[in-house]
Amino acid sequence: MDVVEVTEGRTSFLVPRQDPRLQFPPGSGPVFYNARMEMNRDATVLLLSVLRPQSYLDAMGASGVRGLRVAHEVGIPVTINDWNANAVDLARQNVEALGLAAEVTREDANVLMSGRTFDAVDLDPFGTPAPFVDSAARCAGNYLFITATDTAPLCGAHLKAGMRRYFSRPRNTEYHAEVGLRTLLGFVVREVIKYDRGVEPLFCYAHEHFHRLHLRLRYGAAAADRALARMGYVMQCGNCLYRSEQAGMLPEPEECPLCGANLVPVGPLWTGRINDDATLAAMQEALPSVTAGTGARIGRLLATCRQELDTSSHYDYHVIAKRLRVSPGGIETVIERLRALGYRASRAHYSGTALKTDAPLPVLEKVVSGG
Ligand SMILES: C[S@@+](CC[C@H](N)C(=O)[O-])C[C@H]1O[C@@H](n2cnc3c(N)ncnc32)[C@H](O)[C@@H]1O
Repeated sequence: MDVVEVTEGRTSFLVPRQDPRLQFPPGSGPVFYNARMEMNRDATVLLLSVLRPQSYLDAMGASGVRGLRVAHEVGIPVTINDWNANAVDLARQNVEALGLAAEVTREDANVLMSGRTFDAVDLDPFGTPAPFVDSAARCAGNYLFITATDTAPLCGAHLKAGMRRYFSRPRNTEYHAEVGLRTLLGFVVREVIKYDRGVEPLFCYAHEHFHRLHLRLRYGAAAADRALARMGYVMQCGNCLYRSEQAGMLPEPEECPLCGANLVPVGPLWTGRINDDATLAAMQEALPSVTAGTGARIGRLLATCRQELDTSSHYDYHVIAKRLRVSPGGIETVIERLRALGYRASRAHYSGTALKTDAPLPVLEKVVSGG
């Protein structure tokens, strides 16, 4: 294998040399490596430096980069697993070169996770994590981290694939990234609570082409019931931008109070908060002492997530402006005007035009059109 040394954070490691002529190099080598996921890994290293679990499983390690970084930069016991022989050879070479005590295993992740337990389990597959969540729910002690890159099924763009994988009906709305994140979270919650365990989101976000969950798991039926109570639906008007939230297992038919059209249930999905503010504050405090190539971006993401309202959907205020045929002002102006009217309003991390508010849609429309 033709390899090249790469450095992320404080860790140097070998990855296959990638062909720069190929449009999407990560999968083109004998072992997967995607430099664009550095921010995803930086954020997890930062979070783990705050949480310090007793053990960490990188269940789909490829070059081992995630587990290598956790072992080297956080200093906790790490197991790196992959079922690909080339990946395991490379991960072992990397562990040795760094002088780490990390364990490297070659197993089907589902088999490994069915036979052993780890305090923190990290799933980072190609595309959907759905086939691995049940065994991860049984394997993880206190923490479960999951990346999903199948954003089209999760967001409703590939509806049938989304329904098959997540047994939920997403919808391709202007807040599709949030639907995707909450659909994934809702699926994971249902996989975990069947074991009488609770789920508390610590740091969950959507970024570019992936969704990332960092969850704390709790033991007991009461904790599971608390998570169950946050499952529900976003009820989206099929005609206008109105939407509301419904709790519960089955959506009740509802009409749009603004235009009378039927509301379409989007879900089931997670309607609760997606972050734990104390965890985000601790990450902000630790950030300057962690070496992260994407530290500035993570700092901005944490700041945005901390001020983001915990409503289950957001508006794209440019979409509202387009429908009203007005030119949109700055988002800060819209937020300030909503607050001056006594409503809560914030940016949302999904995009630069994503806005959350508890103001009724007609009020928001009036504010966006400058009234
Ligand atoms: C997206 S890559 C992992 C990337 C890596 N975590 C990183 O940060 O660079 C997915 C890896 O999962 C491995 N994989 C896929 N299915 C697996 C399974 N059932 N058991 C173990 N490994 C699996 C693949 O061989 C591949 O190396």
